[in-house]
Amino acid sequence: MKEIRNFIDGAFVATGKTFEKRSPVDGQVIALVHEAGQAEVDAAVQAARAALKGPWGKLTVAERAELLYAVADGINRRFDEFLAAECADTGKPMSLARHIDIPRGAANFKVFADVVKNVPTEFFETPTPDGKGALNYAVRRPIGVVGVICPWNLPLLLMTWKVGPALACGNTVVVKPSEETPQTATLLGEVMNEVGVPKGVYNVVHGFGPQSAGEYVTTHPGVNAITFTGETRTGEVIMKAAAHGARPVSLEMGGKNPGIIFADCDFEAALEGTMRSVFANCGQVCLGTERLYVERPIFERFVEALKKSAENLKLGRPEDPETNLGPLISHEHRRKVLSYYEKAKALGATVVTGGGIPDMPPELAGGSWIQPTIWTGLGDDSPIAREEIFGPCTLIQPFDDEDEVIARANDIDYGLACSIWTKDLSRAHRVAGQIEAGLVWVNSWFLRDLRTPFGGMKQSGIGREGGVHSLEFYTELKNICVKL
Ligand SMILES: NC(=O)C1=CN([C@@H]2O[C@H](COP(=O)(O)OP(=O)(O)OC[C@H]3O[C@@H](n4cnc5c(N)ncnc54)[C@H](O)[C@@H]3O)[C@@H](O)[C@H]2O)C=CC1
Ligand SMILES: O=C(O)/C=C/C=C(\O)C(=O)O
Repeated sequence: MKEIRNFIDGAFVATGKTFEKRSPVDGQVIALVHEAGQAEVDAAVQAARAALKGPWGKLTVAERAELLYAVADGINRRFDEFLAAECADTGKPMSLARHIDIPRGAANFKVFADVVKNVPTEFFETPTPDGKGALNYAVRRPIGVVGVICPWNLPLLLMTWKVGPALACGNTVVVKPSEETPQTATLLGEVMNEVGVPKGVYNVVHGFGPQSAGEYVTTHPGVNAITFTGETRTGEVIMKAAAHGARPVSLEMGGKNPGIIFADCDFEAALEGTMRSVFANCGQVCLGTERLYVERPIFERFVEALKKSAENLKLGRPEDPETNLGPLISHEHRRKVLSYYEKAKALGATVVTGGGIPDMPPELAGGSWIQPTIWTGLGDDSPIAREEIFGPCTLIQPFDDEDEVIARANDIDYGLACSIWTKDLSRAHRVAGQIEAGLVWVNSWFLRDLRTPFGGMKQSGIGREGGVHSLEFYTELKNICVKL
């Protein structure tokens, strides 16, 4: 049986306690994961603190950037191993991970290496009473040891999205991957060693949240800042933990994102984009569209077309090139998603397609498979329209008027993402400007430029990461004033 160890101070560390990692595809145990206790988290934080003062802390920006380029190349060199590990942990189709998860995992290091090399800081000349003046300039310094708490849906991508900029800025990290997806973060430890990243710069501790590695990292006084992606309620707990020592947090949390489809849209493009935004990664994308508003003249046609496309999705093993829908991450998560499927029926939804567990061949019957599901017939007040489900499902409702749909899209506690589909560019700008979300796409979805700000409003998040915005979180900006 494969064993997944912690990565602390450049070494792979076993502990006396392991937990099982099961495949979402067939339910079989695929690895035993060594759970970090307080002692291992202490060791990881200590290693990260020591590394700040070691060779890592003495590198120039250009030298650090070179090392991060080497990390990206190291991931690409072992692309197939990362791909296999990510798909084994998540069950996601290899066709998806090959194009999104692994390339982005590598790109996150290159992009932020470039950002730190190229971003200037401020300079001001200040007049003084003696007429000689003063010069003010700002410098960025690392914030220290960053605790990185990660989810399971895009494990390598979302972890490196934080580790890339954190290291580019000269910090060191203690990463706590999701208990569901321990493999790629660990494999990255091997790459760090291979390319010569000094020991202690990148540390990984495995385990759960409360009374386990997650809590030990976020409550550790040696951790200077915490960055988190995951569920909103977990983010609240982490924010409380960070209050001790007044430590900064960056929180990327849940969403209940609307898609708005106007009758004048490019129908086929809107259909294709919506298929991805609802069903990609089996709906386990925080940017996904779980609420669809379709303008009444094309409502029936769009529902019918989405149903047809959803029914053509091919569930299957990750390595099958035909597969475009994997299982949910776990049986526990499937229980949550199914509870919404049951709730929708009980509330009187029209189940356009899906609504349950698919028949799978016997060898896959132990996996956490679920049917792609579309509902109509429920209103904005229903829990199906208000609560994040995080599954391959969406509620479609008609609308009649622009102001009405803006108000309905905004009437929610979340504010992460929105997609607007229309050929009328004036309307696109007008609506985009009024939507309460950190990310608005027009005639697209998940079109990501890593230099742009990423994050949510309301209960979807605090802070923005991406491009120079990541520098705001991962550095301390210091002003130096020189009297002439
Ligand atoms: N916005 C996003 O990107 C994501 C949102 N989710 C949402 O979260 C739901 C549940 O997924 P989970 O992975 O269970 O999310 P979660 O928020 O429970 O877990 C995310 C990470 O936080 C850790 N964690 C949990 N409790 C903690 C605590 N008290 N202190 C420190 N660390 C803690 C977990 O071990 C994991 O590494 C999903 O159903 C979905 O609604 C999940 C993944 C990504
Ligand atoms: O950074 C990205 O491009 C992707 C972000 C996706 C999420 O945060 C998510 O699905 O959880």
